[in-house]
Amino acid sequence: MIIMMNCFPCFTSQKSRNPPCTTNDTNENVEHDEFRPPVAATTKRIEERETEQTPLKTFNFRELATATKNFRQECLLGEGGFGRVYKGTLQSTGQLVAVKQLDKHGLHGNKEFQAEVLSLAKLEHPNLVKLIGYCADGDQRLLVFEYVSGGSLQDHLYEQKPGQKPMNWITRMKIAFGAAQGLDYLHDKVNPPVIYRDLKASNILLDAEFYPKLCDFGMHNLEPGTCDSLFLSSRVMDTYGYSAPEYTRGDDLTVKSDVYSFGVVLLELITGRRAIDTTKPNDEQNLVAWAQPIFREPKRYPDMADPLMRKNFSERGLNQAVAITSMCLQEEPTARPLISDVMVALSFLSMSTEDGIPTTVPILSFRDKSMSIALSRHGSCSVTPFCLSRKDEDKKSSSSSDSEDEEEEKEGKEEKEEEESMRSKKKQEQEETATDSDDGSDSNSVKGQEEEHSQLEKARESCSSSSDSGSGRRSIDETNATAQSLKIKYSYSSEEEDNEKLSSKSSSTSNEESTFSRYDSDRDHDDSSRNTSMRINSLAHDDNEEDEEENHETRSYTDHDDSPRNTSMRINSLAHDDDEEDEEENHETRLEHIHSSKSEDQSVYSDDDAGEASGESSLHRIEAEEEEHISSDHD
Ligand SMILES: Nc1ncnc2c1ncn2[C@@H]1O[C@H](COP(=O)(O)OP(=O)(O)OP(=O)(O)O)[C@@H](O)[C@H]1O
Repeated sequence: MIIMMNCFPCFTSQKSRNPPCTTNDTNENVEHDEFRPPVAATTKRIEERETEQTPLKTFNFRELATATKNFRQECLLGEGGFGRVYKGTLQSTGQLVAVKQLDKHGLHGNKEFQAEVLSLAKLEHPNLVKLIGYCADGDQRLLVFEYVSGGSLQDHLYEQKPGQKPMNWITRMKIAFGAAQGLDYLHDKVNPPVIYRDLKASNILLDAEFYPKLCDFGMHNLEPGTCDSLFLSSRVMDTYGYSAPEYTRGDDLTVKSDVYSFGVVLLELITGRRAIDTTKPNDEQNLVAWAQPIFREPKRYPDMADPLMRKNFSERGLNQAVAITSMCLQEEPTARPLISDVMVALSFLSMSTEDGIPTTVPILSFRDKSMSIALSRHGSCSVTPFCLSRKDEDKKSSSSSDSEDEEEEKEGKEEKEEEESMRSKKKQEQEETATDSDDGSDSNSVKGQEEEHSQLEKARESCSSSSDSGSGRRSIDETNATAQSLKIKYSYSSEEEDNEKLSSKSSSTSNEESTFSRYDSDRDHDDSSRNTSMRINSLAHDDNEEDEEENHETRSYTDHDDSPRNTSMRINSLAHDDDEEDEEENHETRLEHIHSSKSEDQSVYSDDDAGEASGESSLHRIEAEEEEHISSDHD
């Protein structure tokens, strides 16, 4: 390896001859010069945000030795694929830091190291562990990060200290949401996107309030050369269980490979099982392999949940979380959702519910159709009335008392009872709605719906803005606040009423900039200029065969060319009885409609189990209606 010590004198030794880049030996603990990279080494790989950026500090080796008590064993936090990590205290400021001493084998030249460090330093987000500075002193390469006090997600899930409470459902969803925000920043907010490559439970650090921060992102380029087989084998071992299938196939990794790894983490959060657990029976050792068959049987979802949660979660929330997980774990990268959509979905699932805020996800909030379709099958876009309120489960779980736990359990039961009573009420109302459709409230509905959509937009913006760099830490609760406000809009007396509104809104939608047109995903899907609108109709369904036939009416559509067109999509949520035959018919209908969609992603969801929803009281049908768009109409 070429060591370019002389190119950048400031890295050559402790006694540097380049004053602007060095620390002062006589006052080494005080002076931390701003990192001023030589022009040649400056990379433009990451979107420039110079003004917002906190200056990167340079440290000399002695400073870091002092901070870590000479790298004493008691300060050792652990050892990973890149080297050892020590806890330290900067003498100058008293700040706690984590000092990562990079392994010397496969050492990078100063120039490369400097460029990579600079790139890393530009990645700033509340959900990413912040790089404070670095040291390149002689052959020493160290990175100095903010210290995250709460340990890793892996510790909390599997290595609980005695007396430590297991994490509750909402905490888990909040962690997932925060991690998704960090990943969304890397994928969507920096240019070019950064592929994490190493997302796993041990790389999600938690602070004292369970706020998640991703570490080891963007480190790929600091890895020793590929000739280092020892290094590679240990890295591969560590990430085994999280790697996307394309990695095993030898294909290029993409942002969707990260989405797969995220799916594994989500599955760990839901199940409390390790990605790889060699202590389990053979068929349960690989978490994803164990979960795949269960994904096709929604009735078994509750059995997947971590027993430590003692069933204290909303079943619908669980179903949706599992649905999201299963999407992330699709074999084909293109079939996996965008992390931005996963983030939006999790923003809802991670919400506190003290104000009767529903835990379901309005399906209209996604950029990508596939997410909407998958979630629509698990109760999305439904309405949770105010009376379904549930106390905020996030009581900083580790410190919650036993009595709080009992209370939670009681609340869980109460919630289930309430849900039951709402279901019967809902059925009753469906019947009424069926006989009393078209009540003439369209204009109000449209207006209300427009408001909902503008609020959905706000929720998305809220998620995004907290994803922007430079912003101070924005708490998950704060982010949720916007989403919560919009959820109030969903607090109608019944699910159906809301769906009616959605229906009337969609029929009036023609604006390409509308929320609906977000389904014309700008990245993974065809970009034909079309309008997509989605109508969600909840139709009562009784035993009457005729009605049933009408509801089940299937319209087959063939894919058209990419010419401009209007696509309107209706998702009918049909209450159904216990008749199995009818159920199958419903499913077939729905699947046909999904097949009729042009989107690649949509077809992905068409091939799995038709019987998934069999245990549910309603199922969703999608009818795609396409009309040739006559451009002159718009003139
Ligand atoms: N900024 C930090 N604050 C607190 N602890 C940290 C920080 N960074 C790393 N650690 C801890 O140091 C230990 C080693 O971390 P490191 O990231 O090097 O390895 P790893 O995540 O276990 O494995 P890998 O390198 O394969 O990702 C872990 O226990 C981790 O939790």
